[in-house]
Amino acid sequence: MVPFNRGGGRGGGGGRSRDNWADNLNKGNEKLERYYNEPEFVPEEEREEFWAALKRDLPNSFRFTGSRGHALAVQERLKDFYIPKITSIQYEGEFVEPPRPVSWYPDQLAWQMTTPKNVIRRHAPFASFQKFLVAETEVGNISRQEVVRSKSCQLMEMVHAGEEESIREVAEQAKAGTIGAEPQGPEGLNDDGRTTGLLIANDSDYKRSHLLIHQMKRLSSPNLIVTNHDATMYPSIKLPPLPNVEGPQKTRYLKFDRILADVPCSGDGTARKNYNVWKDWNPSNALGLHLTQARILVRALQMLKVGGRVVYSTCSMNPVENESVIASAIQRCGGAQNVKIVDCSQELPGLKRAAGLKTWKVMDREGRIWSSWKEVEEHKESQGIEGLELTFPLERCMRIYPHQQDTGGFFITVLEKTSEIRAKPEDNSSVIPRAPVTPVANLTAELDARKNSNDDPQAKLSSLDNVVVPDPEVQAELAKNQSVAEATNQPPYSATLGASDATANAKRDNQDFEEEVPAKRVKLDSGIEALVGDRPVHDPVPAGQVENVAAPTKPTSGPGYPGKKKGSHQEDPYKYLDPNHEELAPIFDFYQLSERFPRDRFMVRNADGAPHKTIYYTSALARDILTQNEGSGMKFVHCGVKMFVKQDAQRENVCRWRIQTDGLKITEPWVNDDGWKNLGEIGARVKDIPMGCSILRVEPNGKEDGLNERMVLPLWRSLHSLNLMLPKEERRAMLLRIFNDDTPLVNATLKNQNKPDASGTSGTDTPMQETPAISTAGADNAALKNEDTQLAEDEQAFVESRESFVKIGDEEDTFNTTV
Ligand SMILES: C[S@@+](CC[C@H](N)C(=O)[O-])C[C@H]1O[C@@H](n2cnc3c(N)ncnc32)[C@H](O)[C@@H]1O
Repeated sequence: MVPFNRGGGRGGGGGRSRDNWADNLNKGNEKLERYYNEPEFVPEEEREEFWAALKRDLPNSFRFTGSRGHALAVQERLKDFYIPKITSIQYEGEFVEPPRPVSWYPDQLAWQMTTPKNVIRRHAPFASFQKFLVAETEVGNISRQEVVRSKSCQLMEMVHAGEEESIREVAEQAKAGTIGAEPQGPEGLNDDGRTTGLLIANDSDYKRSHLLIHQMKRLSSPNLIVTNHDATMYPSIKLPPLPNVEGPQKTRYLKFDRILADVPCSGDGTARKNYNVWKDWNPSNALGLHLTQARILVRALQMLKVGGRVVYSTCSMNPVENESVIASAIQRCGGAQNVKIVDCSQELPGLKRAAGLKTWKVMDREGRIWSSWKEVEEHKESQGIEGLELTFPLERCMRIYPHQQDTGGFFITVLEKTSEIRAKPEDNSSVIPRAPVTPVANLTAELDARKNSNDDPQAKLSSLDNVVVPDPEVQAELAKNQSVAEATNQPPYSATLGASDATANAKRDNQDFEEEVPAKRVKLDSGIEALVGDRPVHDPVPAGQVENVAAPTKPTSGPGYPGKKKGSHQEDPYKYLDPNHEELAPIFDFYQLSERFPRDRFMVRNADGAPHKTIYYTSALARDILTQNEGSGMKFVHCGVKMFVKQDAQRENVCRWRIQTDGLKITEPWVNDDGWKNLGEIGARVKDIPMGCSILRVEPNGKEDGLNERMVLPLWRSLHSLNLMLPKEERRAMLLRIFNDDTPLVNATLKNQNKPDASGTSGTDTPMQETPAISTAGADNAALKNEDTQLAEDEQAFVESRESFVKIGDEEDTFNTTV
């Protein structure tokens, strides 16, 4: 068997592909190569392999998403059906290497294959395997991002791990009447089996925060909040007062158990797929990012509980963005007595890694390599400093080089907060924090001193421009900080660095970080409102310079709402329904939802708080956070799972609230079984199904040729038809998985809307697939058409909302169908 690698003309499927183009790229960069050929990086005997890997395209990889029951059934499908098929394929006279599990990844959930994407895409024998990958990716059972890259989704899956089984167990007890009044379930799942965990995902870039939503939507979690803030000054999140406590209480703020700081980085470890790295790599990119990275890490450490952990990760191999940031952040947080680097050498034993660097060199913009370690030593000696900082066990940081397991290059460190911290202000002589152990800081300080004799911090900043090529992201952040700072009369970070205000410093030092100052909302000159978080990571604002700005009480929509300003990204409000709201009781009745299912977590997204069109559901903690921080300026860009959508119906006494697939996953175990009929073969009995929504459960029959996975599907019975209310991508994956049927699906209802004659004699040339609709006569009934159109459009909108970020050409075209 041979792996298909680039080169030798292989991998072309005809036409000018990205891959052919990539083959011809000059994958070389003199500075990059000179820097990473320094002996501290890769041992000499591995260097050739290292460069060969970095210049080769990445293998395809995909991951089964762990928390979902039938993702495991999909994994079986790969092993039992597709792998035997693939191993019998020959391409250009040789057998193809099938996908294989990634050795270090638990439970064979991650897989890799060396066959290039364009071979898979364009050659017939791969077509069915490719369709399987596309279909299962669309429904979220497979993630095709690089194994190390789909981190937010993996975290979400971990929050939900074990939930399906624990809910089922508790729901069974509830049905049997053997359950107590208190919420049940094992630790972490003790909300009657549901997870009590919460993931807050954040990105300062608005579009990217929506990309996060898009990626996570497939997991349909009520335990997710997405925010859009600058992580260097992430606002403190208020919690509700503790119940059953008499008298006035201190305001409580959320402290995190775990934080992943997946920071912006120069990304030279991604050269295997971001070819621009070869063209654009410059050492000063890393220098320009160091400051932001260190600030994000310090802020993360502050927001952590004592005993909590931060994972700091980059896809860069440059120590300026890695070990140097770790050392600098630990030092600013008071040293090793407050923050320890966790020894992970026993974790993931199959994962090959190199130890973090304890010394390193820094290359400046001109390509000169500076070694300031000696100077650090001399400085320490002259100052009589014993090797305190040297005790940071930076070797516990983990460096992953591309050749070690055929991945990108990346860096990971786990930090544990061992006691409460009071972050020291940034060093006041350089824009880059000066930790005595970090040669980066020494270098920048040295360059800084050389170029500046005066004490003007702004001049120092500009002088560094000659040395550090500004990173556009950092520049944008600095500009933003400057405008926020101006609005609050604060000097911007860069300009505060020289400021020393003993009183304010003392005040900051005395601050109890359990009682962080909450975020303030301020109005900028431009008229846009911005949020200034508590700024414990930076020099404090000189006392008396900032006035508290009261949180706005203006409505965010409805009467008096000024409307969305261009570029201001106004979010719709989150309003929770009263548990006794008149719309909820009939829904609970109709779906025969257990009394035990919580009623105080249903939410709508409009200013008047009324259920007009859609009802969402969130976890209790998400609800508490959204309600406590309303109007505080926190930018919550996403929360809640769509549970019910209002639907036109042509008869009286039909529950208008149609359950959504995502919501069904949450409520299904709590639906009373008594209302269910054993239909056996569904066929003609469909006519007995009452109008409105029903839930169809398909149980495996245990026979060899029968189904081996349980399915729960929402149906909508209108006057003359029964609709399987499943997004097209879910339907396609299901048909492929069960019947190996890959016939393209077409939205019959919407297509018919576009035709002058629904009989199909004119209009589009596109072939219409007769879907297995159970449809009777009378389709010309206008009212019925309306209802069907509404169903179809709703599902179409659903699919579109999922696909707005899919890259053109990356996935197959999709079109929704109602049956
Ligand atoms: C390495 S990526 C994170 C990728 C993400 N964890 C994932 O798995 O898809 C870094 C992200 O940080 C964002 N970013 C840059 N500066 C930031 C800041 N100051 N605060 C918050 N996010 C920032 C960028 O927009 C970028 O999306």
